Amino acid sequence: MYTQSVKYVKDPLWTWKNFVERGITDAVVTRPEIMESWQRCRVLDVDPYDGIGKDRLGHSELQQLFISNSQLVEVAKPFMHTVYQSVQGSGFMVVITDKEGRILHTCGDTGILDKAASTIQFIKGTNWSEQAVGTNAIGTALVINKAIQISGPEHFCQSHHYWTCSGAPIHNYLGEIIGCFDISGPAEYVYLHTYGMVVAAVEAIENQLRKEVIQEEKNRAYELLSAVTESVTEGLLAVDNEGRIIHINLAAQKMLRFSHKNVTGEFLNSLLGSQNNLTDMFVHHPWKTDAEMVLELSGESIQFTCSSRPITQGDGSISGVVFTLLEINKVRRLVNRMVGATARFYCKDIIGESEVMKKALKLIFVAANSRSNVLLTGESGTGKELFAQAIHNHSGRSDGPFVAVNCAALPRELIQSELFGYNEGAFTGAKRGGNPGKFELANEGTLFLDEIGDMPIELQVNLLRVLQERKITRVGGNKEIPVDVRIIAATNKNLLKDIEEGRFRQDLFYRLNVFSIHIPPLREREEDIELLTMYLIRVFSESLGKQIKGADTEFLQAIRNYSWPGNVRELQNAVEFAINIAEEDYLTVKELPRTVVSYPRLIRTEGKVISLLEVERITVESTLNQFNGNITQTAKALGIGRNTLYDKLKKLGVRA
Ligand SMILES: Nc1ncnc2c1ncn2[C@@H]1O[C@H](COP(=O)(O)OP(=O)(O)OP(=O)(O)O)[C@@H](O)[C@H]1O
Repeated sequence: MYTQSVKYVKDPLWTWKNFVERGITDAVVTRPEIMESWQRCRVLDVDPYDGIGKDRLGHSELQQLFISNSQLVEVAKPFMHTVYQSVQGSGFMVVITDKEGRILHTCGDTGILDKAASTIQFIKGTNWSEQAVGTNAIGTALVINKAIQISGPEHFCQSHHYWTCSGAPIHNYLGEIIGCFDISGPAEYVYLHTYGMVVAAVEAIENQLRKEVIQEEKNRAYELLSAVTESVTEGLLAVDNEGRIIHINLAAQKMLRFSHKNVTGEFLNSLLGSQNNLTDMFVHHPWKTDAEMVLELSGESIQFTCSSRPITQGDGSISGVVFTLLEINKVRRLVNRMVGATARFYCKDIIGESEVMKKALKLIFVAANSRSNVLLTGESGTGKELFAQAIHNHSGRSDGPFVAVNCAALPRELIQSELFGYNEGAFTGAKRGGNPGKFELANEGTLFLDEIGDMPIELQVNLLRVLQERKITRVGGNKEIPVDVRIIAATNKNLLKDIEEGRFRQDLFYRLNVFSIHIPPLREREEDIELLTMYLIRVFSESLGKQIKGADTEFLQAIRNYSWPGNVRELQNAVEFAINIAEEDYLTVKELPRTVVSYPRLIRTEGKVISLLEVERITVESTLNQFNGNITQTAKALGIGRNTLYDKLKKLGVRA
């Protein structure tokens, strides 16, 4: 009985038969994993006398399968071949499947591959899950998520009893099953070491997949870093503790004149020479903000501002430094933009279709294409600054700054330092580090000297010298700084008369008056008045949020009759005023400032007596209007003091 029972216990085929035919389980002979799998197969209604792979993919589905598992196949293939080499000739084959158990790739001795194909259809594209072909190392390993060896009658299907196979699931870096690695061969050659080989191969494949993910992440991080560092205009440069470049963006590469080389990995010192402020800064001061420095690069001396930050590791140690570099010229350009040192207007923005205006507008392009200084003449408010901006914008200097200086508005004692700058300690109250003047700020651009006629005669000689020598010396300094500036000067005065009367230097006049454009007053171009009015109605309606559609005939008649001493600026003020108080869709004469309506009436009332007081009121009102209510300028224009003007305003009942 005992011997019999041992025989019974040791015969796996008998156990299999007992199970598939009578449903008897034998927990002593059969390993629990196998028994559980058999039970699953029964539930799944797998035919134990079949086991032929019938669930096979067609050609196009097979292609799709390869595409979606291409990374796994690419990574696994070399390992499959290595494993195969060590079992070559012993009748074994190596297989990988996808996560469902579908065969992706096989390699092995031709005889065994043929046998597998012809007997059980164990070929690419066939489903080798438990559900399809019963208990087997591939399908079962995928269900239990563990490596397993299954031999002979442990297979649920009889047609597999010839085989022994060892399978192990392959996981991605997230621990999810993505496939299975398997070694299969004749059951008579069952070796435990094939199981070990499968486990080792899967470990190697999973490692390689992890490395690839890390590499992909690194690549993505690098691409992101590059996109970020290339999107800024500053130069960015990172160096390690030894001074080796670890990252550099294109802007830094250009600034440091490394443009054509791949300098990553090179020592900063050997590229820039050991005596350079960058390395010095890196060694001694890892934290700096906007430090000014000069680098001698390929025979050029380049000025930068440089900020630096240490690269700190997770443990707090410093592994290098990141530098942010900005060329000073660019900094200046940015500052100019911030302080409004840019020109907004182009020729198309200047309204005017009168013949005189058309002629003047044409000259803008002639002036823009020449390098000569330009003198703009015309009454106040005729658009001289507009012309100056348009000349700059149409010239080859349009990328450079446009710096405007109103010579009449600068206190006499400040003109020198405003124009030429000053050094630290030049005078009490001088800024630390000194200050660049308008000439330096306008470098490579245009300097617009408005109201040049108001430049004090004793300073005119300094200006003349700069125009001749193209170099400035800061107040309190002795170094000459070269400046490349195009001058456009403007005046509403008769400079020839000023020369005669000794208020303006003739030599300076000839320096400035190389090319001159006269902008005619509004009263000499009546056609433009209406055009400008309609344009201004549109502009102000929009900016003041009104729906004004135009002006009635009486309104237009009144503006045509007025003499516009303040030219376009005065017209602009009048239209803005009218739009502000308008309540209807069309402007009427009621909305025009009183001076515009009454002044021409005064001229036309020949013979009719007007009181002196009325004349005075009209004159004061129109002058105030011309200077935008500015008391100082109005008083100056009327030739009276500010206090006298205040008295008059009170007496005449005029509000400033
Ligand atoms: N033809 C024009 N088209 C549109 N706007 C104009 C025109 N002429 C002048 N302006 C506008 O009129 C105002 C005065 O122009 P601008 O300051 O250029 O005159 P200006 O001659 O330089 O005056 P000033 O001599 O008082 O400095 C500005 O707001 C300008 O935009």
